[in-house]
Amino acid sequence: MATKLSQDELKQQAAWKAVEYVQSGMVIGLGTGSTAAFAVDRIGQLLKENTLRDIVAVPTSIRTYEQAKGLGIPLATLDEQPELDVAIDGADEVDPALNVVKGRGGALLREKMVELASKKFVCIVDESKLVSGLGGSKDAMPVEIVQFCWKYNLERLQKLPELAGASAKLRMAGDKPYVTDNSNYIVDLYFQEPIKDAYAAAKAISACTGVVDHGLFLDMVDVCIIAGADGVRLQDK
Ligand SMILES: O=C[C@H](O)[C@H](O)[C@H](O)COP(=O)(O)O
Repeated sequence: MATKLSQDELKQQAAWKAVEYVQSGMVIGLGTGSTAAFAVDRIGQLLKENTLRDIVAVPTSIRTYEQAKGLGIPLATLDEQPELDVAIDGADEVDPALNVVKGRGGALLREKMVELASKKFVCIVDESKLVSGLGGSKDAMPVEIVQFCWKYNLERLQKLPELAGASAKLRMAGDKPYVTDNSNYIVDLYFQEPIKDAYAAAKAISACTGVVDHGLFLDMVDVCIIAGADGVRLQDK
């Protein structure tokens, strides 16, 4: 009888499969989160073994920067390496068209910048992240906002007709607001039903001055690697 893999084992399987897209000499984007961390570890290991050489990596958060630095992965910023070959990152929700929600770990802004700068964005998830429509997990869809008058922005987001009655909460870290790597706050949006039109929602959110960016990553994923009970499968555009 086959042993049931843990969620961490599934994340690791997806991550290791994604690292097969990385070749010596590439400039790569390193995502943030528990799934991406397995990919970062794997890249560190392959560099150490000399199976991979001459990699330069752009991390998407301070956390990933520290992990990669600890593994001896050569690092750069987007200023230094504005064109990446491949970026590998996890997601919080993935819909059938490979549109995704990201940012529950707070790294959405740098992730979006790095992934948009990459020729290929490989998304890695275990099958618990699959939804029929974005917002459908009933968990947070994050929006990064400036600290200035955050309540005003939270209330405006909550009233957007494109978000159809989403409830909005300021993300907290203990008794203080959570602060991103970019010194901003995060408003988490919660939906009763999947978002009807994610493109309209993304446009409406971005149009609010004071919003820095949101966790809807639309038309960005090139390949999604999904690890589940039946093995690892690839879905591409
Ligand atoms: O800000 C965090 C990122 O968008 C993560 O990629 C996302 O939250 C998925 O994280 P995990 O792999 O830990 O579920």
